[in-house]
Order: sequence, then C-alpha cells, then structure tokens
Amino acid sequence: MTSEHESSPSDPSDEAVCKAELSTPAVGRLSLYYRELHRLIAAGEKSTNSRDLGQMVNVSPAVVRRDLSSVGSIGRRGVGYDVQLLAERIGAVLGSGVQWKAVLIGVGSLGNALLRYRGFERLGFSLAAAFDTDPAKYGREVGGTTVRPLDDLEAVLEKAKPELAILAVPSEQASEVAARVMAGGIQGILNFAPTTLRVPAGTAIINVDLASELQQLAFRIQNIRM
Ligand SMILES: NC(=O)c1ccc[n+]([C@@H]2O[C@H](COP(=O)([O-])OP(=O)(O)OC[C@H]3O[C@@H](n4cnc5c(N)ncnc54)[C@H](O)[C@@H]3O)[C@@H](O)[C@H]2O)c1
Repeated sequence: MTSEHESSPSDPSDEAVCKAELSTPAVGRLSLYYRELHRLIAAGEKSTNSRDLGQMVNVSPAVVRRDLSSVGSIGRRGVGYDVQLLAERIGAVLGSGVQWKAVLIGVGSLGNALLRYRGFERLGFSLAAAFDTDPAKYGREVGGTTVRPLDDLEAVLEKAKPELAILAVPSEQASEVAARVMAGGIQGILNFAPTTLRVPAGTAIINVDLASELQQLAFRIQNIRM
C-alpha cells in the first residue's frame, strides 16, 4: 500500500492560506478527487490511497500527495486517506457545502442541455433562473427552470441575489451580457461563448471553449504519433 504523509489538523486560517496558494490546475484536480471520493463513498468504501486516487484521475501518486497536503490533508502513513474526511476537507476548500445560486443566459442547444443536467445540484449549485431574447422561448420550462425574457434580468438578480452566471449566448452578445450580470452583482462567470471576456478584479471568470479543447486533444494525438 502506498504510504501517505501524516499532517496535523489545520486551523481555519490555514484554509484561507491554502486556497490562495492553489494553482488553477490544482483546483481542477481537487474537483476531480472530490468527484471520485463521492463515488467511493456511494460504493461503501472507507479508505483510499494516493496510488488509487491518482489512477482514477490519471495523475501520479506524488501529484495526489502534493495536492492533498496543500489542503492540509488527513492521510495516515500506511493506512491511506479516510474517504469521508478527505471529501469533507476538499469540499470545504472548494466551497462545496455552501449553496451557490446561478443564472443561465442563452437557452439554445447548449443552454438547454445545461438546464437539463442534474450534476450541478449534487455539488451545491442551483439554477435560480434562465434568460433568453427569443420571445418564442419565454415561459418554456426546461429541466425545471422557466425561461424568462432578458429584460427581467436586473429584477431577478436584485431579488434572488445569485453569485454565478453561466453564459451560453452567441459570442457577439457575450461581453454585453457579462457587463449586465456584473452590474447586477454577479461575482463569477462561466463563459461558454468562444470569446475571451475581460472582467475587472473582484469578478472570477472561467472560459470554457470546447473547440479549443478538441484542438489541444488533436495536437496531443499528433505528438503521440510522431
Ligand atoms: N452547442 C455547443 O455544443 C456549444 C459548445 C460549446 C460552446 N458553445 C457556445 O455557446 C454559445 C451557445 O451555443 P448554442 O449552440 O447553444 O447556440 P444557439 O444559437 O443554439 O443558442 C443561443 C441562444 O442565445 C440566445 N441569445 C442570443 N442573444 C442573447 C442575449 N443577448 N441574451 C440572452 N440570450 C440570447 C438565442 O436566442 C439562443 O436561444 C455559443 O457562443 C457557442 O459558440 C456551444
């Protein structure tokens, strides 16, 4: 069995420090460990180790140990990680357990799929409202959320006070919509439009460009072949 490094329980101020120090790829990996740990909990597993966890998310045991020690992990030498405790620890660092409210803007092909996706709720994200500019879509219910006119955006943001916005609008519309949601108090944007949005400090943004991901995948395959 892989040996895990023991670490002492950390105080709450450690959490703030390690959150600030985590790199974006490390946060991505923590999110994957979190997903796998919940799968293990559902399967009745009590413990895991860095080798197995690494295999599940395709990284080396050393990377797993480094990531987990950076969140003040609770591994025990020769025993491994208690999956429940580790999931709670990572969840606390990632802000799970907190309920996050999101709004979705743009209910086309992608917006429809996102509204129907049930995986957000499991991680504490709820969709407070969805908006579009196409009158034919107003009042339609998709995945339990009713599509509203974009004109209602500011009133809904004021009332529901969501923290996050998901943009699934055409790229030409993205910056204007982003400006509106930020003016309405949104703190984080998940942007699916294939354009790089500029946001002021104090707003978090993640741009998801699936075509660019595919291009990177093709590039890697080419390099494997060479
Ligand atoms: N479909 C995909 O698989 C996919 C994947 C990755 C990224 N994207 C990107 O996500 C965005 C949406 O893609 P799609 O395929 O769903 O497009 P789509 O044309 O099917 O849907 C876009 C929706 O946005 C609405 N809209 C337009 N302007 C708006 C505005 N200002 N405010 C609110 N709603 C507005 C339209 O009425 C439409 O319902 C695009 O930028 C696209 O490039 C799509």
